[in-house]
Amino acid sequence: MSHGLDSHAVSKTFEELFAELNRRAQERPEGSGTVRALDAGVHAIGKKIVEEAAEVWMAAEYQSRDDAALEISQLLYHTQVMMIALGIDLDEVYARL
Ligand SMILES: N=c1c2ncn([C@@H]3O[C@H](COP(=O)(O)OP(=O)(O)OP(=O)(O)O)[C@@H](O)[C@H]3O)c2ncn1[C@@H]1O[C@H](COP(=O)(O)O)[C@@H](O)[C@H]1O
Repeated sequence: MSHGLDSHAVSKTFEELFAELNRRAQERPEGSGTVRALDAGVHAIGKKIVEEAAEVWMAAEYQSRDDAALEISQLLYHTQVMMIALGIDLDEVYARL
């Protein structure tokens, strides 16, 4: 599955993605990768975060800006999945920024 964007048009914001992922967690639609990730649990989600973080680093050093932007979007996605797994909402994170 590819989540790349050909242009720089905004597809969704951080807040919109978080709301969408929370709906997935509640409604549990068939075929949702988010539901699969949540069912796999914190350990598996943590491994994805580490993997995506490494891919951000590698893309930043050796690939294009566009590749780095894609990897960063995936890191943000998996971080949001971890927030949902832990029941942490946006305000709890924003309060610490
Ligand atoms: N933004 C994302 C997103 N970013 C990353 N990913 C997942 O992260 C994986 C990262 O891919 P890699 O490049 O590491 O590929 P991979 O190692 O082959 O992937 P896996 O084998 O681990 O699945 C992708 O396969 C997706 O499963 C995402 N999955 C979903 N979203 C968005 O989340 C929303 C809900 O998605 P679903 O729950 O699947 O409906 C939708 O709006 C999606 O656009």
